[in-house]
Amino acid sequence: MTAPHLKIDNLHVSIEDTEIIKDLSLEIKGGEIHAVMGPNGTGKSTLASALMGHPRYEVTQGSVTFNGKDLLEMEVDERAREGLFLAMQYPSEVSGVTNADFMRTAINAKRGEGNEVQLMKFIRQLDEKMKLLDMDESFSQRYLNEGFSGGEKKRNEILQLLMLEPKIAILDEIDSGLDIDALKIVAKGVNEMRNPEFGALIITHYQRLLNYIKPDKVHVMMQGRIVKSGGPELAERLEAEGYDWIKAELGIEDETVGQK
Ligand SMILES: Nc1ncnc2c1ncn2[C@@H]1O[C@H](COP(=O)(O)OP(=O)(O)OP(=O)(O)O)[C@@H](O)[C@H]1O
Repeated sequence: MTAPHLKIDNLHVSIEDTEIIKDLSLEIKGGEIHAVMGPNGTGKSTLASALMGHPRYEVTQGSVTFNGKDLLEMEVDERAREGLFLAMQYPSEVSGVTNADFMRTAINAKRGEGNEVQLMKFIRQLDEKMKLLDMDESFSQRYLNEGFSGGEKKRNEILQLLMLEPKIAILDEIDSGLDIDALKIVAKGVNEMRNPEFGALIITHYQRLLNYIKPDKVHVMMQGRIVKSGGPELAERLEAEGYDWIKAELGIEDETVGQK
């Protein structure tokens, strides 16, 4: 297996003719965890949605390659098959589909016809990963995200991550609304994935999560681009001082995009 490589070059993304991402470049390789932080409305979730191929997000310039292939040319399901995974800020509820069914379908879609996962093996793995995440057995038979609390939804997304074993994961605010114990469990799940054949982009507002998932690099996003990159110490400074010092350094008055 070769180490994954996601390369974003000079990316521009618009929503309904408003440019949200403006000239963003970022590279994630296997074994690396990158964190993206930034004030509200600066385009972090837009970046995640554009990478997954959400139809509302139009890439107007730039390129994204995944293991050397043009990601932007791929359909959403092809991106997943190639090994890209997105955990969303607001996972949707799906009535009538159990958690276990959803996961088995997703795994089989990724593996392809004729290479489906054996049922017993699937059940064993699911059981093992649910134990790791301290999840009650009943969750596998509940309808996907229906009636799940915010924290349960996040934990469930990490379960999907562990079961699908993607090459690159984009984790958008997986820490929002989590209590301290749940935060540690979610972090444990991500850390379980750490290996040279896995890379992640973690979007977060708080340094707290990064105490548990140590990032290799921290990037600050403002006005639709990465304006500063550093190590974990950058997240610590943001937690202590906020974003004003970066705005002053760069001469930025309004950090959001949309209205520009
Ligand atoms: N579907 C959409 N239609 C119109 N505008 C949108 C849409 N999605 C995002 N935007 C706008 O794009 C800008 C960036 O939004 P985005 O959600 O990417 O920011 P964010 O950095 O993730 O913010 P937060 O930290 O609050 O989650 C905002 O001004 C937002 O209103």
